[in-house]
Amino acid sequence: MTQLFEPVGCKVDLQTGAMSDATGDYQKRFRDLEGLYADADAFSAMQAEWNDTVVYEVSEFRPNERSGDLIFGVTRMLPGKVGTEYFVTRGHIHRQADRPEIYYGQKGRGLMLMESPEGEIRVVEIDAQTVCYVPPYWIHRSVNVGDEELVMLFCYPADSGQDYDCIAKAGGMRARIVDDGKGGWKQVDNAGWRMRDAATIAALYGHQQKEETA
Ligand SMILES: O=P(O)(O)OC[C@H]1O[C@](O)(CO)[C@@H](O)[C@@H]1O
Ligand SMILES: [Fe+2]
Repeated sequence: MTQLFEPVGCKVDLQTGAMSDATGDYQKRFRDLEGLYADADAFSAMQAEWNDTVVYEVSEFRPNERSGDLIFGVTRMLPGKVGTEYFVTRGHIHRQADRPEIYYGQKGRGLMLMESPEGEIRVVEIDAQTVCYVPPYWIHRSVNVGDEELVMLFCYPADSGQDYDCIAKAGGMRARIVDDGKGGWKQVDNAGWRMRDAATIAALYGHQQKEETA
């Protein structure tokens, strides 16, 4: 017998980034983000003041993790920079890499930094009321390039999962987003980035092949 879930209407509080009726939330503090930024000295210098500060926070509604259902929620991220590099989320590819995601800007100025398995970079600017589509197979990371909090709604298939190793093994994402010195941002190369080998790329695309032939 089919079990019906109860519909729900969640209110987003733009000031706090909280969402009513959330089933869970998590915080990432400055100390959790070590190693993400190019300038390790700048990171260390900020630690005394910033260590316990929540840099970003996620409030989500996760009915279950079944194929066909959706997880949605709100991410709230502080403005700031480590050296010249704007604050970022850890970033990930979906464990089921063929699963997409939608982000909807609510407040602030941000962007979605995306990288294909082969290392192509795309950037989509996300201001309030911009919807960003992250297609299947793209690694994605949010960046706050504004001077106020960035609040974005997100929604993705409930069985997507998150794989963080994909970025770590490549030495980060291929591009970094830094202050351009004119109040804006620019994209620069990450000198530590290593191209994925063919087997790793095939494995990222392979999940779907397995499903299709199953
Ligand atoms: O999971 P990360 O890379 O730390 O970033 C958090 C963001 O990504 C999500 O996991 C959604 O994919 C959200 O929770 C949030 O928008
Ligand atoms: Fe995601």
